[in-house]
Amino acid sequence: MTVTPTTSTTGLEVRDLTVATSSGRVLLDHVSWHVAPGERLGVIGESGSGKSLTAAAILGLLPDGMTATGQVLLDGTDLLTLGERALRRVRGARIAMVFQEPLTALDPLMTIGRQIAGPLRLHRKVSRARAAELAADLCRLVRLDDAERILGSYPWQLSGGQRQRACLAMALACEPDVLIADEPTTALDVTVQAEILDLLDDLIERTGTALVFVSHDLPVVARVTRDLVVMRHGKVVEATSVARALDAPEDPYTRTLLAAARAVTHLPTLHPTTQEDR
Ligand SMILES: Nc1ncnc2c1ncn2[C@@H]1O[C@H](COP(=O)(O)OP(=O)(O)OP(=O)(O)O)[C@@H](O)[C@H]1O
Repeated sequence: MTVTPTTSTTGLEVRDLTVATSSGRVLLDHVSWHVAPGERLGVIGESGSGKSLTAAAILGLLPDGMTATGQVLLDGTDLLTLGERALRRVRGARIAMVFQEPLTALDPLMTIGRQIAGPLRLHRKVSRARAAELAADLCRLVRLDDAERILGSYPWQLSGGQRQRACLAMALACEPDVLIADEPTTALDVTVQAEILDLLDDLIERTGTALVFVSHDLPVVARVTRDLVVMRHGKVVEATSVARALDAPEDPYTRTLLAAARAVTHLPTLHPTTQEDR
């Protein structure tokens, strides 16, 4: 299959991104894709295919000893050429991320309120009082009711669904251009998964943030994105639409993913939001 190189300079474009270890082992091999402003892209592949490493390379967070070549263009600026200080201004402000396990993404010793206010204080330089007001607004945005209690709580005092909502609030605090969601629902039970996917879909629609949704799970990706790249062994093996991947997958590996998804048929169905998981 061929992946058409894109020449767009707006949004986030990964061009020939190659990551190698210090011993020369190539972990990402000329990965290319593009997500335009306000658009959504699913990045799918089995465990070890290079999805998380792609996200880490975009944010300049590769483990020590790994090197990245190629380009990571954010509105035309190559992030791979930026120094740590400039990258810190991009992370959280222009590209934000939510992870699989909210409990490890959150600081256990800090209240949710302080954690949501953190990026606003750091990047937007707003006062403590203004940050607290905005944190309460963000709670409402991610449908965390009872904002006062939630903001004063520590992560362990919330349910898994509430914690992931808090992570979404933190990620969206500075109105980023791009949100990278790396398996954001994998650690949640099926009902809560459906609620978070529904919320994510709504948030992306309302905020106009571009979304890169990383998952091993085709039915989950199908709920939130239309376009898809399929990764295997550090390479993009197919760039397609979700509809084509479901109807007529070209690459044999995409067909395998589809067959696996059909065999499990664990596409979550939407349920009304329950009180506990708000
Ligand atoms: N710190 C590291 N040192 C050496 N190799 C690594 C390191 N981190 C990841 N890798 C290797 O890079 C490859 C891609 O890993 P990556 O974590 O990106 O996969 P993934 O698709 O995100 O998998 P998963 O869905 O399990 O998170 C794998 O072969 C993995 O073993």
